[in-house]
Amino acid sequence: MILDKYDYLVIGGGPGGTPVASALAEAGKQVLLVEKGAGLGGTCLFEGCIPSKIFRESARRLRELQESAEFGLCLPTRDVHIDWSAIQERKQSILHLRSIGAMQRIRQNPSLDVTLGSAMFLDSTHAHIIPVSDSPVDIEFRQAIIATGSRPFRPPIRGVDNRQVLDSGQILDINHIPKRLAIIGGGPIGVELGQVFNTFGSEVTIYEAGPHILSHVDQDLVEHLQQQMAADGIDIVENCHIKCISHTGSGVFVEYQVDDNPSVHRFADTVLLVTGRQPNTESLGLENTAIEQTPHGIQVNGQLQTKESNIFALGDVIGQPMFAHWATAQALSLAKNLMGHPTPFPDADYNTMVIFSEPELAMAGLTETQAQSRDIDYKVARYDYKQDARAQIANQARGQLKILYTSGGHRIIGIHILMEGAGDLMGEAALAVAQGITLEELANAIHPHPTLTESFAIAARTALRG
Ligand SMILES: Cc1cc2nc3c(=O)[nH]c(=O)nc-3n(C[C@H](O)[C@H](O)[C@H](O)COP(=O)(O)OP(=O)(O)OC[C@H]3O[C@@H](n4cnc5c(N)ncnc54)[C@H](O)[C@@H]3O)c2cc1C
Ligand SMILES: NC(=O)c1ccc[n+]([C@@H]2O[C@H](COP(=O)([O-])OP(=O)(O)OC[C@H]3O[C@@H](n4cnc5c(N)ncnc54)[C@H](O)[C@@H]3O)[C@@H](O)[C@H]2O)c1
Repeated sequence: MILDKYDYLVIGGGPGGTPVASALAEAGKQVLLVEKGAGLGGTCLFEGCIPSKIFRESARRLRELQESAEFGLCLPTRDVHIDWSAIQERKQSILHLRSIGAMQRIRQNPSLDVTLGSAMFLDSTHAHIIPVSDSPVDIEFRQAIIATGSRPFRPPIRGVDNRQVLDSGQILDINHIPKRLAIIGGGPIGVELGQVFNTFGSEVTIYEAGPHILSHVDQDLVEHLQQQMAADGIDIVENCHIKCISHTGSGVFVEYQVDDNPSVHRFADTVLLVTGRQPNTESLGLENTAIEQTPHGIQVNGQLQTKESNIFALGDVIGQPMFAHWATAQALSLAKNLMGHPTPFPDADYNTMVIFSEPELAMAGLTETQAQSRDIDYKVARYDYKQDARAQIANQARGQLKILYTSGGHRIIGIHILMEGAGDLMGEAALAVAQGITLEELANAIHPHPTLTESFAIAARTALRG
């Protein structure tokens, strides 16, 4: 049952909204969490992080099977049959399990009401709630948090409404493996899903408008990754202007132009359009409040406060960076501050990310480009996983580590890794960057052998020896 009055209204039950609602309710506040979708988990659970990584896990295991002879394991055949519907069923069952688990955990809190439905502001302290399985009600709230996330952006390209053009959500539900997959956009989604479908047998082309794919990460490492992708047969077209997508009997032609060269038409049976995301702000009734927004998202100050001082916003709906862990970090800081415990809000300079490419590309802290733009005097400690024991054992002896540290003081400001397993090294990297650990401290910490974490200490010791 929905009450007339709440301390907090939280709109959106993704990695941003759910933790802030839980933390506020655990502190004894009366909270209403309204989620428009089928359950709690947001884009991350239903259309993002989790389903894409479930596909990636199958792709990774397929690669391992294909390499098994190198480990002395001779399978009867190299041709592994891919049961796509079984992969999809496995995905569905994990999503279902996680969604049920999230709902059960949250329902244990008596001061937190969860409603599946939508919410619309009537003014800065009242909202109209439309539950899916109940009559609409108007409520009063003291404070509100908007965490409604984002959805795929469709650029104005002629032909993008063609039914063979899928967005990231739609491709995760596809019922077959495309033969020829054209991916428009070389960001994290394009690279991750491009490699996954390439491993499953799709012929993949990535069309990127900018001069490089993955423009926000270390470009040295991206270059190594691109070599790997090219070796796997993925074609990457950079500096590319997509002119239109036109329908043919069995698929589409992607018409594009690179620089001033003549236009080229290439056939694909499926197009994946992944050119960024836009905030979910429609039908929130923002026009009934003083809240301001741009095409990139709701405007907030450093404390995540909108132009209405009692309404806050966080996660994808306020724009970049767009990561599940970032939305959660913002949510937990906001909850502490709202509870009267002043806590710093997440600082993008200490953020971490993992692109689940093959191999993984992960970073914590600043890139060289960022360090240079701030005139930071820095040096780079390097390590090549070609020499790494753990990597050799795993037949993964290719990859690089870069540690950025200040020339004076040796404080670590950025860690970048291209290596299968890099994602799991990011906890230590995040701590090193956030705590301003020095190269000497990293070198002196005892790292277990033979593990990939040794690379941190070896790189640090090598750099200190000069
Ligand atoms: C394919 C893909 C892969 C990704 N992989 C990763 C990854 O590996 N790691 C990572 O960190 N990030 C990843 N991301 C990004 C990550 O999913 C988002 O950054 C994260 O989900 C943002 O959390 P959020 O809570 O801000 O928004 P969301 O997760 O989008 O949640 C918002 C919720 O609000 C609900 N909502 C919207 N409007 C209303 C309304 N009017 N009323 C009520 N409810 C509403 C939505 O239904 C949704 O459940 C990926 C994204 C995609 C698309
Ligand atoms: N592993 C992860 O953490 C992960 C994985 C997937 C997505 N995400 C998040 O989801 C968000 C969305 O990802 P995304 O890959 O859609 O967006 P993105 O904005 O990161 O990348 C989009 C890419 O498409 C290119 N592009 C834009 N318009 C184009 C056009 N007309 N033709 C060709 N290329 C064009 C851009 O130059 C850019 O390189 C990201 O911000 C990311 O943070 C994170």
